[in-house]
Amino acid sequence: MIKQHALFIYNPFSGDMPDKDDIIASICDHLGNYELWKTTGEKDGEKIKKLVKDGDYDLILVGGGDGTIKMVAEALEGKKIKLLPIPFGSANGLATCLGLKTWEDSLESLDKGSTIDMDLMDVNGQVSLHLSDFGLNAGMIKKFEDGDERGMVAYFKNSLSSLRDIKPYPFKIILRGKEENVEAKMLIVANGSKYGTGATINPGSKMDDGIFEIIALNPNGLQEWLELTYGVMREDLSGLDFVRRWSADRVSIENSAEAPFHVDGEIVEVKNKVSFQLRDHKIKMYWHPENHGL
Ligand SMILES: Nc1ncnc2c1ncn2[C@@H]1O[C@H](COP(=O)(O)OP(=O)(O)OP(=O)(O)O)[C@@H](O)[C@H]1O
Repeated sequence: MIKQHALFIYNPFSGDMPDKDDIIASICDHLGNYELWKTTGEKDGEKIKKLVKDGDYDLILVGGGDGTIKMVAEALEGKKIKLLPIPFGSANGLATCLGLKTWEDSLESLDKGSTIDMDLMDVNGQVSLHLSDFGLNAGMIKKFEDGDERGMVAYFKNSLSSLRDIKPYPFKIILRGKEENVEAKMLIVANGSKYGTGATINPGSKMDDGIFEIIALNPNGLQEWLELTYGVMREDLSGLDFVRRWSADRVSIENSAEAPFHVDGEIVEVKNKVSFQLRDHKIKMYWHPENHGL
């Protein structure tokens, strides 16, 4: 039984778990002193800020996907409250990076008390929890393979049938006062190591080291696409000359060709220039080190 004063926030609409109510009851059995609150879909960010301000919580459990966790993370700025993600979403990008693949992993992590002071990325003033990307998105490839066209922009429908034909986008990367012009089919800015699908695009990254990574991928032809796929599977992209990687705590990226842009797996309106930096506030986040999440 956990003694900390806990607030358990969950999103009744995230993901599609059939037995969510039973799982919530099992999690509540684990907590001693807690309040349960479900999101409403209306001004939840403001409501959560008020709950956090008025309550005297040591711990917030969040049952939802990245969208729900993001709202809570924003409400915790300047506070020392610990956050435990419970992967109730459909993709669960952040939870995957933290090694929290199931709600049981989350409870194990809570019992063990394993936390990190996680860096929080700021993308043009919005929070990004684990990664943003320009261009071809791994989640979209997966949806395409699954025959699910939800969320795909029109041009993907025409071009994805042949991955090899996709043209690179030009990007200008402004890093430590220097400009670098790069051509890439995918450009990823990541604090986390993987997509919610489990694909490791930023092997070896740490979420609490005060830096994030910028990764440009420009594979050409079937051979290089296969090499990339193999590298992602064995979590090692070293030695691939169509992969470039930089580390930074701030960067600006000019996206003059308006490559599609996603933050934590959600499509975001394309901006010609996007600024990334780490926020001053870190979040005390539970994780599961044995699952090699970071
Ligand atoms: N009670 C509610 N009714 C309708 N929509 C809700 C409600 N509560 C939250 N939402 C909506 O849920 C969305 C956030 O979902 P979230 O990202 O957590 O889950 P998901 O999309 O299933 O997961 P993932 O990001 O892992 O794919 C927001 O758009 C929010 O407005």
